[in-house]
Amino acid sequence: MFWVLGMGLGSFYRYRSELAPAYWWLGALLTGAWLHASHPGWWPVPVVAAGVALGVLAWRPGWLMRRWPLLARWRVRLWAAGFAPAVAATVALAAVYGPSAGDLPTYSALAGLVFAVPWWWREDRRRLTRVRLIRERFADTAEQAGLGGARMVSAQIGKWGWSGRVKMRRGQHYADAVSAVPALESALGSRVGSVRVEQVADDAAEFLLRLVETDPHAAPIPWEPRTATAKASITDPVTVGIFEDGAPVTVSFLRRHVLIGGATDSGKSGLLNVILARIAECGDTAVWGIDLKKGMELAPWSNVLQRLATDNESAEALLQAGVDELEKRAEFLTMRGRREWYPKFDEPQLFIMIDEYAELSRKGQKLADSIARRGRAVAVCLLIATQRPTQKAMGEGSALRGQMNVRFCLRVNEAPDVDLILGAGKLRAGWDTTGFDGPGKFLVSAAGMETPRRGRAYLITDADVTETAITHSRHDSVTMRQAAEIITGGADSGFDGRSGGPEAIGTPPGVSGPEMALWSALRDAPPEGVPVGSLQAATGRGRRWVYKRLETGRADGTVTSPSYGRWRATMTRQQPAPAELDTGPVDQEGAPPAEPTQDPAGDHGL
Ligand SMILES: Nc1ncnc2c1ncn2[C@@H]1O[C@H](COP(=O)(O)OP(=O)(O)OP(=O)(O)O)[C@@H](O)[C@H]1O
Repeated sequence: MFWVLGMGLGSFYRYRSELAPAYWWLGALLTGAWLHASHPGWWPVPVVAAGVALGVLAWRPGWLMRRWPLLARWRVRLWAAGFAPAVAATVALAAVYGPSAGDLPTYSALAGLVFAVPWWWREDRRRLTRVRLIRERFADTAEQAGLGGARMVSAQIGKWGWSGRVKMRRGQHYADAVSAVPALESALGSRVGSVRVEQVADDAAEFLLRLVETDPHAAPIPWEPRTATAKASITDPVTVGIFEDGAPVTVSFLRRHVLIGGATDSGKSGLLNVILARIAECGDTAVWGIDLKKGMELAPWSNVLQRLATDNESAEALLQAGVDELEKRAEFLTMRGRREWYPKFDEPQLFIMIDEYAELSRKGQKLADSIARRGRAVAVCLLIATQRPTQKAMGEGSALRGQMNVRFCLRVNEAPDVDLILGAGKLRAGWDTTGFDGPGKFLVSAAGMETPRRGRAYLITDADVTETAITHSRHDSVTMRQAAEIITGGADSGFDGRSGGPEAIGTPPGVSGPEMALWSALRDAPPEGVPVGSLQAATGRGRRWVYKRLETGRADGTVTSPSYGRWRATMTRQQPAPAELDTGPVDQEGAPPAEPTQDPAGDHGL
């Protein structure tokens, strides 16, 4: 008896979604009955509630769309706009006349049926029912695939397919599931290449089975700009594409060096542009570019780039400025007793972007190597794209690859190139991009991304780039005129942008912010000090702002006033070590480098 009752209640709960129309109908009549018995005068409450529901549906606030994404479809909204008044009318009429008055039960049941049909027939319900059946019959599927005893403990549908968590019999291992993938595809009756298995948790006898029904990578994925209202910061991860299961490829670039590698036409420049667009959306970043194709590639970004180098001579100057910047920041952090740079709007993270790294001169590569070793903690980061990062291409003696924290590997022509780009042993561990079809597809290795999941970058068109660059243009960028002159070799082609100092008065000075400009001016001051007016000019800030910091500095002993109205730092300028003297682990020609075991910047006591 109790068993039958339990089964009945269990089914009511289990099939709650299918039975939902009956529950609404009963719920509306019962609520009406309760109102009729105790508060018949409250009948306007459901009417007002329906009005509010219609208003919210018309307004479509963000939280609603996130909670019920299906409401993005007009058909679903239309259904909801009919359903809410129908329920409200049933409750209100039952409250006034009683739930069994006249034909109310019949008409309300008919209305319930009308709204139940689209509910039962909606697409995700059909998919859900199908996946539920798959889950229930999974024991047979597992048996056919040679994984006898395995059961699917949960399953859910996603945009592109479904996934289920599988527990195997003790004695079976995740590796058995990996080798059973073709058999699983056959047992599930799915297409070749549609089944993925991923390790979940530490339990070796568990895995996530993912079936991709609609390949999200089948067609290029259009660029999705950030909404104008959403504030972006480099301290948050950004989305550069979509994994093949439809999940976003979300990567943190905070204090990270980035390497993009792949064969020609694999989509390196496309991915570089997507990352650049995401970085441009972040207000707390500054971007310098090196484009040795005479500036043609980066010209559309001239509104965003603060510096642009188009030949090896200006590239060396730019990279030297990068080294100077990181040394200034390191000294500043040391003075403040801090170890890491936290990017802010006027103290941004600096990205130095280098397309076709192999084209850089030997001196330029040495400077880039120095930035790779020491720039991370002070948020001076490299963003490099190259075809084959062999030791020769990266520069003899370079340890640059080993310092790259985020690595994207697009299609490569030869399998060993995977290890060159992603690091030693990756190919053996299943990271293989040789068979990738279509540009923009990649594997990404970064913190928290330890399994090979195929991603595809958004396709950003020239029009998208122009729009992003205009929307997020920086007031101290290379101007269009200068960009044009660079490309045509005009009069100002020696222009190398701004790096702070008096010429930047009225704009945020350089890429380190007014705090550091103040510190530089105080540190470079003569023994008799400098007047406050000069400090205002160097920082672009007002008298009060400068005085406040001078007083704080005097209190903590870092600033002194040698004579009335004049100021200087108590610390003397440190002589930066020439970048060329940097030494570090050297990897073998063509062989993947050892991964860094600690923060490279830590060596410099920042
Ligand atoms: N994410 C993407 N989705 C679809 N198509 C893409 C994507 N990225 C790039 N493409 C297309 O692929 C082609 C090659 O792209 P791209 O120039 O970025 O490759 P590359 O690896 O930089 O080539 P090269 O080494 O010759 O400079 C272009 O036609 C581009 O439109």
